[in-house]
Amino acid sequence: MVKVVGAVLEKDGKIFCAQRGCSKSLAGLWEFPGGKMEAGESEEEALIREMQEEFNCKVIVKEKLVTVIHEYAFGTVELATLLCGLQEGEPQLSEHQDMRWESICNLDRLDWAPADIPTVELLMQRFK
Ligand SMILES: Nc1nc2c([nH]c(=O)n2[C@H]2C[C@H](O)[C@@H](COP(=O)(O)OP(=O)(O)OP(=O)(O)O)O2)c(=O)[nH]1
Repeated sequence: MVKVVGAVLEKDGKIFCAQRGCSKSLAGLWEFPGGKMEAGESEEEALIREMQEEFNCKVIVKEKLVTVIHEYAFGTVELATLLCGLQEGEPQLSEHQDMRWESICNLDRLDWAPADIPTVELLMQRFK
């Protein structure tokens, strides 16, 4: 099982969404940006590192949302999502195909990676 963290980055009622690149697994699907945890890292540390590496911005973690275990054809992913805010900089596109800030009420318009659906539903319930 691979442990992954995803950032639910919120600003002014909108959530930052990232579209996976075409050469990746789950290509073209939308996700909460982040990535695989490294040995010895906390979820918070992994998320701060991934956001710096992939989007060149600094986030602060506010609270843990959910952990979801999803079995894909290629393996099982344990995705932990963490609510965060921007501390420094604005996210810049590098590895992803696209990115956008989406209103919480419209989050379900995007084609999400299956493991992300419970977090999308939780957000839409909580902030409606
Ligand atoms: N970062 C991230 N990964 C997610 C999410 N939902 C989801 O199923 N995943 C999956 C996709 C990958 O199989 C795995 C880890 O993603 P990653 O972002 O480190 O992927 P990577 O670039 O190393 O991916 P890959 O080349 O191995 O496909 O978790 C999500 O919201 N954020």
